[in-house]
Amino acid sequence: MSGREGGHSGGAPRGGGHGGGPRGGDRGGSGGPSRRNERGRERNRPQGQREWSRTAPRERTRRADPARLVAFEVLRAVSAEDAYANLVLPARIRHHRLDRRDAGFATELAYGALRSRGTLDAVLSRCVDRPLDQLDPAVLDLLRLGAYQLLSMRVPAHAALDETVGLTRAVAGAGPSSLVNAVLRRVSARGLDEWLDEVTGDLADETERTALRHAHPAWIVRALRQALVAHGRKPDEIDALLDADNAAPVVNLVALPGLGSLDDALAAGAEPGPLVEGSALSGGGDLGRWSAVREGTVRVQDAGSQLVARAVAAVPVGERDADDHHEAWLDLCAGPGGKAALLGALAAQKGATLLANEAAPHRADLVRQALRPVPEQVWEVRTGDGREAGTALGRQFDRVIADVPCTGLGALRRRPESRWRRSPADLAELGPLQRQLLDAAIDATAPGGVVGYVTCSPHPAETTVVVEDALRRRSDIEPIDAGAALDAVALKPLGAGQGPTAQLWPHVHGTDAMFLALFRKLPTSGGKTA
Ligand SMILES: C[S@@+](CC[C@H](N)C(=O)[O-])C[C@H]1O[C@@H](n2cnc3c(N)ncnc32)[C@H](O)[C@@H]1O
Repeated sequence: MSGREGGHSGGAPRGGGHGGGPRGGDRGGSGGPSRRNERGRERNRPQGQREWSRTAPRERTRRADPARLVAFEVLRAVSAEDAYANLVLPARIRHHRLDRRDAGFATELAYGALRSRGTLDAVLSRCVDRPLDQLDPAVLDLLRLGAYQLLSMRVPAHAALDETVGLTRAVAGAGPSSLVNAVLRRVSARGLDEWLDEVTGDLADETERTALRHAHPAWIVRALRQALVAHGRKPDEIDALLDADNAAPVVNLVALPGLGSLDDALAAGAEPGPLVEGSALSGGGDLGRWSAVREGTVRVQDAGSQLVARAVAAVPVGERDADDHHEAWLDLCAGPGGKAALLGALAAQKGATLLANEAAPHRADLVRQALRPVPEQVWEVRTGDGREAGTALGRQFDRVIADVPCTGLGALRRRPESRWRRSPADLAELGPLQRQLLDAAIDATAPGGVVGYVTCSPHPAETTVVVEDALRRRSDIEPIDAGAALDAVALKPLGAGQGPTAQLWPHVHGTDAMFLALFRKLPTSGGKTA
């Protein structure tokens, strides 16, 4: 948990109003020294100086602050229903009609508490007189929300405490509010740094200490450190990488080439994306205010995803016999359609066609939606198992992208809960599927054609090892320099290449940690020997 006052996780939303007054729920207030202080901005609060409500918990408000209620509902949906925070949060914000400032507070609180779960639980376990798994799960979520406000947000201690107790009374009843009050008082006795020293003090293992300090599971810290080394970087970059995982990602926009315009976004203050043509970095807010976003010709897409899709579309394919040859492209694992939309637009510009394949029917529907702005004669969506692509499609393609299911360890900053859901067992489970999909992608590629193997994970087991395996097993492919292919479509040199493969990083490139390997399919007769 790197959030400190002033750090990302601890940064208060500008102009926010979630400090509460001297009584929980009293946010409008009068008589405070300044509106800013009264409304919860408390910059550079010296450690140890706490202001407490004099009101007993059971006499305090039952009214839940809507922004904190939204954060609570998100944590409950994630814990109890395995929901994805990034899908639940916007719906809850709309349901409670939060304004922009409250939505910012709810987002920071929910995402921060989800990301920091391991560290918050380590602190809470020192403040609760029983194992945390014996608490009512809803009460545990309330404690996490309170502890996150106390330790990592610029919320005055009395407000964090009173508001969380008020929320507890509103959603869990008066009974648990005394427990929440007592536990959060214990939490508030120390600042984050002191707690981190306390909970890491008796850990002999340096990785375990790093894990608690940066709010990642230890196995992921080990895996990411190993990934840095495997991709030619230094192991001591791990702190910067973990910090980048804990930072709120900027919103990357892509204008579908030939279809979308970023003019509205740029006029509203978005900045041109530094890495890739036709992209912009937006401060967020309601993107639906722009017609291009509503129409789907401007989309939210990580710059790393844009780069790998553009690289697969641009790398030269072998000479084709007929002058009027129209390239056929295949997106083997297309759902929900981010890369398919970009590839479809690029295909339209190049006179190519795109078949977007997806195994899950509801995700295939999302691909159709994403491709809607692209002329319909350019694309087709198929629902089916990509592993059959070599035989079931009855034809071969000039370009195939296999953006395979993976652990997503490269996109942790977007999915705050996912680091606590994943386990090393996922790697073992995904490995065979990733290999089968890459094999099918190669089988479905015409001689001279290009295959792109993509993951949003830098883990060697899902990236370099899969690629080395394929090169060892198959005599009909040769590697293409993926770093050079990325540089060819980027606005500046990325330095992402390592051998023939390429790896982008959040702490270096500001993108998700996308991995790209490119292969050329060799003519069967002239193929290299195994
Ligand atoms: C990493 S996501 C692809 C992301 C997508 N390319 C994009 O840019 O939006 C992997 C996708 O593969 C799909 N999938 C899983 N198993 C599959 C299979 N056997 N064949 C085809 N697709 C599969 C998943 O449902 C998921 O939508």
